[in-house]
Amino acid sequence: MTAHSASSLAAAAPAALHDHDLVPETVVPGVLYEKRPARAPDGALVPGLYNAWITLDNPRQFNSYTTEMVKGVILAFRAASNARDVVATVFTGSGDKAFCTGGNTKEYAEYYAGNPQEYRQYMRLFNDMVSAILGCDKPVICRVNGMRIGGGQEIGMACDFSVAQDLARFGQAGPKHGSAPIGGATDFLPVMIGAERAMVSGSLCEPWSAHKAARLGMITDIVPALKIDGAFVANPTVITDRYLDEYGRVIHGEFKTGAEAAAGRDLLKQGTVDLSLLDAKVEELCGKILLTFPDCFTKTLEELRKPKLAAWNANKENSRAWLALNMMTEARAGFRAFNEGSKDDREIDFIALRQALAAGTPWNEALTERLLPAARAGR
Ligand SMILES: CC(C)(COP(=O)(O)OP(=O)(O)OC[C@H]1O[C@@H](n2cnc3c(N)ncnc32)[C@H](O)[C@@H]1OP(=O)(O)O)[C@@H](O)C(=O)NCCC(=O)NCCSC(=O)C1=CCCCC1=O
Repeated sequence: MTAHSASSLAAAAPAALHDHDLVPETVVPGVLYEKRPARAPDGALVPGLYNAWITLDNPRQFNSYTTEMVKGVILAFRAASNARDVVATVFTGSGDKAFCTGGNTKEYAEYYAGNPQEYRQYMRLFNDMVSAILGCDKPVICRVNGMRIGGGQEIGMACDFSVAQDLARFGQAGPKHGSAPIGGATDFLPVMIGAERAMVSGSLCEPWSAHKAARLGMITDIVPALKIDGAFVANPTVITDRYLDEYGRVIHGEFKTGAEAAAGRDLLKQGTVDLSLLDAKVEELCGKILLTFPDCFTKTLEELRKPKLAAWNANKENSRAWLALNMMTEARAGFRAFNEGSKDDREIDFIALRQALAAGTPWNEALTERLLPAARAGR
């Protein structure tokens, strides 16, 4: 479009625009909000149009979100949703290790454990965060810069598209750390990958590789990120060179085991991580969205979001209430164990818990303390 025709079109716009934002666009500590110039598919900058980038910025704790950050994400999504000049929203995390590993376990252990009424209020914010993603008037692309675990996987699955670097891992942590993945995972997983696979991914806390997540329809696309001697290579800890094992079972995307896994880990250490292909893929997707009718695209999103939204809306209030009360029992023990334990020993004694409950032992301080890693170590 020529500058002349663009200015003629602009002349038809109201002289002064109403402000529909609840808050001004702002940077909230731990959450970055940035409007980056949009690019056409050929890479050319598009004057006056942007993509909104929302970045979880807590890399030291794998971009886990604190209460303040949850508020920031809600506000940032509101800003992106309202911005007239924004084409798409990109939701990502700082660094190359993690997109997000969910709720901040330190905060859970040190503030919310044993405090259900406080966690109930927190869960109002968490639910609003998920709803803000599902209700964003702009398409939301999750730029999966690294692992997407627990609540991180839940807010990631709330997005419309997910593009991942292939070292990323995907899955839940709750049933190992004292929570149930009912902040979206139990709603979204069956819709996205089917009930049986949802059961495996949601309950067993065994992360999937990006290759497997892509193959099973959990994410849109993947790109390599590891560079060895200047060349990109596929994640060397994952089977990517064959589809079937000797018995005809699909093994593409499964993690390597034994000597193969050790060799993969060695290669990983030798290389460097480069997210340029991820950024290119995200830009490519934004460019495809740019060349569509905005309202038709939004309507399409709204319709395609419905299965996820229907499940989410049906369950979110009950989930909130259950999670709040669970802070008196399993979450209290599980998040303290993760927070207080060492890297090699940060889960509760599951067998001792099951035995205690089988004997009718009530949940009290003594039981909690007995389950923690410190008790196991006899400290
Ligand atoms: C499996 C892990 C994600 C990664 O393990 P690993 O690769 O071994 O790295 P770590 O050494 O564990 O992690 C590096 C440092 O980051 C800190 N970290 C990681 N995750 C968190 C977190 N979520 N909160 C706070 N800090 C975190 C970790 O402690 C390390 O720091 P250090 O100072 O010790 O070097 C593994 O890290 C892991 O399992 N993390 C916890 C995942 C988790 O339990 N998340 C919460 C799930 S529950 C949730 O998110 C919910 C959402 C809403 C609804 C209710 C709910 O429960």
